[in-house]
Formats: sequence, C-alpha cells, structure tokens
Amino acid sequence: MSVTRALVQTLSECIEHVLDTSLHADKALTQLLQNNPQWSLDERQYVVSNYYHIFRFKRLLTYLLEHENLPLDGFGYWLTCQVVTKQALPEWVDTERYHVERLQSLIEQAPEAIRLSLPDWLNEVAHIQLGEKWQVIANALNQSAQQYLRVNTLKSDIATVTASLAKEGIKVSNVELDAHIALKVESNSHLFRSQAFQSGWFEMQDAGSQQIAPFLDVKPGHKVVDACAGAGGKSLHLAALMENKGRLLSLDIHEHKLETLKQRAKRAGVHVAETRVIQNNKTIKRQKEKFDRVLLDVPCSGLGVLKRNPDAKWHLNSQNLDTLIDLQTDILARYSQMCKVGGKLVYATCSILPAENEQQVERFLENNPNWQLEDSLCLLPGINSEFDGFYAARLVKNS
Ligand SMILES: C[S@@+](CC[C@H](N)C(=O)[O-])C[C@H]1O[C@@H](n2cnc3c(N)ncnc32)[C@H](O)[C@@H]1O
Repeated sequence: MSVTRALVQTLSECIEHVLDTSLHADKALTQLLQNNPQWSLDERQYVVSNYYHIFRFKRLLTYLLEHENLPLDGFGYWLTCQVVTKQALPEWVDTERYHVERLQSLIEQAPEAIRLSLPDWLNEVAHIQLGEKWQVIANALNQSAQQYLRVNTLKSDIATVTASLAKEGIKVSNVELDAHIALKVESNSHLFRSQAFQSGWFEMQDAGSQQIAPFLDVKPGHKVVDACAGAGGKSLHLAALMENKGRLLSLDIHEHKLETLKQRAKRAGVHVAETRVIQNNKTIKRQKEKFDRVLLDVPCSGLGVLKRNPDAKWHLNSQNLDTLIDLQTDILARYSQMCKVGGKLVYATCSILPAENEQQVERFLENNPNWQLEDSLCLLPGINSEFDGFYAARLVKNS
C-alpha cells in the first residue's frame, strides 16, 4: 500500500485535534474511521496502527520534535513516529527538513523514561515494584496488540469458526492456552461484519483475558457472581463454561455497561446471566454467602493492557493509582462476603504492578485467616506472556 499525502493529512488533523483538546484517543479514532468510509482495509489498518503508535510514543515524539526545533503538529508526530517504529518514509517526504539519521541517534541517547515514552512517576514506580523485569515489560507493552478471538462454545466450535472465517478471507490460527484454544487473527479483516460474529460464534477477547474465567473453576449448575462485570467480557465466558446451567449474577456500578452486557449476552445465546446495578453496600450484603464462585475483576490501572490502550498512561497519575488501590482493597474485603464457605473467589486485574496484585491478596489473607490461596496466575508481557498483562489469584473460603 502506498501511503498518500491525503491519508497522512487526515490522520495528522485528527492527532492535532486530540492533542489540543485532550479528547480520549479511542473516541476520536472511532469518529475518524466513521468519517472516512472510503478507506480500504489496508488504509484503515495503517491509520489505526499508526494512530496508536503516536499515542504510545507521544512523549518520545514530542522530545524529538522539540530537540530538532520542528513544529509540534500532527505531521511532525506522524513523521517522527515512522522513524521510531522503523517504517520506511514515503518518497514525497522532505527528508532534508526531517533528518532521519539524527532522529535515530537522538532516540538511542534519550533518557530511559523518554525513550520508553512513559511519565517519569510511572517509570519510577514500576522500577521500584518490578526491578529488572520492568525494562523488558515496558518494551513489550510498547508493541502493537494482536487480535484474539474466543470461540463461544454455547453456539459453535473452533473448526466451524475457523472455516466460516476462512470463507470470508479471514485467516486465524490456534493458540493453546491452559484450559482451551484461542484463535489469533492472522489477516487484516472486517471481523465484526463476518457471519460468524453476527451469529454470536465468537467474541474478541485477548488471550490473556481468556485465561481468567477458566481460572475460577466454575462448573455447570454453580451459583456464580461476576461482581465487576462491566460490559461482560468475562461473564459471557463464565456462562459458556457453565454451559448455561446454574445462576450467574453480573453486577456493576454502571448501568450502561450492564445494558451492553445484556445485548452481548443475547447475541451469544447466554440465558443464565442476570444483571444488577450495585446501588450501595446493601446490594452486596443481600448476597452474603450465596455463591459457589465469586469473580472480582476489579477496576485497575490497566497497565497490563497498554498495548491495546496506550493512551491510558497519559490519564493515570500517582494519586489516582493510590485511589484505585484503596478501591481494590475495599472491593476485595466487602465483596468476598458473597462467597459460601467452601466456595472459591478469583481476584483479577489487568495490571502488572504487585501493589495492585500480589500485595492486595497478601494483605487480604493476613486480615482473613479463614481464606487460603489456592493458585495464582501472573502474565507479564515480554517475561512469560505474549498476550496482555493479567493477574489472577484463586482463594478458597475455609470457614
Ligand atoms: C476491569 S473492569 C471489568 C471488565 C469486565 N469484567 C470484562 O471482562 O469485560 C472493572 C469494572 O469494575 C466496575 N467498578 C468500578 N467500581 C466498582 C465497584 N465499587 N463495584 C463494582 N464494580 C465496580 C467498573 O465499572 C468496570 O466495569
């Protein structure tokens, strides 16, 4: 595909708009794609991946432009991004003005937090908490995200989905996980328009995220609560593992997320899920000791999913991280009461920080000797995982 001036111009204008207004990058991208239906699949793919790269490397790109006395405009961000991500420049770019070799050597000499394109505070916190592993993880989190599918076993199977997508020119490959097989999308495609998606045969879900619901060890007939259910990514998976038998209560504080969950459940053929908005602590207290299994997929920093949502690091600060950590502690303390004696609970995050993960669980176990850690899962990008970063701990309530 040749990258035209017109394409870069439109992309640059959108970047400038987001940088000027501090609009959420995801929303602006959706709008950009909607406003340009004439783009080919390759053009859309190019725009999406470069758009994310620009927000991923924003700090480094700003540093390069400022150092070179170049305008901090959308075009400058696009061009320096091509250099940082080692993409060839189209012929029409004036390389006299943008000196590629000088930019490359500036990147190598930049201070670490700038080279990794991270806020200083975050780089420091992650270094303290993760030690030597952090550089490896940070580099892995700066890669583009792959797309993965979870086959909905309530309606279909791996072979049927693979064949159906192949008929529409979409190639996928199998990825073996502990409990099941995920599908990795190998070709650029309109997945949501596929017949398989419209029929509810699969969900888009990262292969790391797909490991959380099976970790809860649910069985058909169980009473299960997904207490931070959001739009239902894990609830839908739990329902499939329960074979639509038993009771699945999906809770969240946001009604609009649960509305999306209901629509997704309908498409996926999930009948077992019931949704309820958490109004106050009474909603939780009423469910005391009612469930065999409790999933707490708690609100977190999202640092494990920066590949997919790189803009998040610019909206996070040390104060809101502390607030999140307090909220996680509170949710674990109060919502765990919904578990029956002999039941199991999974505490999960999409963070890689021990303060949101192991340390939360250790503190909970110290304060609650009637609970015991059965197993834990820690997916660290670049260290032991090519997927998003996730943490899960499975706890058993003994008395
Ligand atoms: C990590 S997200 C959940 C993602 C979801 N489980 C999925 O798989 O798609 C965390 C969710 O917790 C919800 N939340 C925030 N504060 C909460 C609280 N106090 N109680 C319950 N849910 C809360 C948020 O609205 C958000 O949907």
